[in-house]
Amino acid sequence: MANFLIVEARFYDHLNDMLVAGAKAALEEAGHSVEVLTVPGALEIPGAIAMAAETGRYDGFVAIGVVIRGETYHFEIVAGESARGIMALTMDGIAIGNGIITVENEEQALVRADPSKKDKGGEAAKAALALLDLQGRFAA
Ligand SMILES: Nc1c(NC[C@H](O)[C@H](O)[C@H](O)CO)[nH]c(=O)[nH]c1=O
Ligand SMILES: CC(=O)[C@@H](O)COP(=O)(O)O
Repeated sequence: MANFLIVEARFYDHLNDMLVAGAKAALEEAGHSVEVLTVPGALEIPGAIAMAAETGRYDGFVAIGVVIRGETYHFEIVAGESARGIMALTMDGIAIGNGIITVENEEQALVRADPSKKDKGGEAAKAALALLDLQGRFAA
């Protein structure tokens, strides 16, 4: 059994609830333990994962968040930089699935957050599981 940490940026409660539910279901179905940590926004997720990884307590991570385009360039920063930070950590060998949905509007977000529809939370959890599996295979 592996220990997973879901790091969620809780910007939209109803969307996060669905994304986290999908991620937890995938991880628990695979027989793993799951903890959830909440941070203010997607830009804080990479740093939180880096801190948590340093403890050595977790085998894998799932980043959960929702970024909905507003009126300014801030969407590009939040969406792009959170993804870049997560990618950098993954390239360092940390098993992370990115479940931060970056969308134009609430309608797109609902379809992607819903575990019975596109289940992006579950998809991100399965990506983290795949990377953890690779870690084991390459370490053997
Ligand atoms: N607009 C959204 C944000 N913005 C907040 C940033 O992520 C960050 O917390 C702030 O800039 C302080 O460092 N975050 C989201 O997760 N989703 C958004 O739509
Ligand atoms: C993704 C965002 O940063 C967005 O929620 C903020 O909206 P705005 O660009 O209108 O300030």
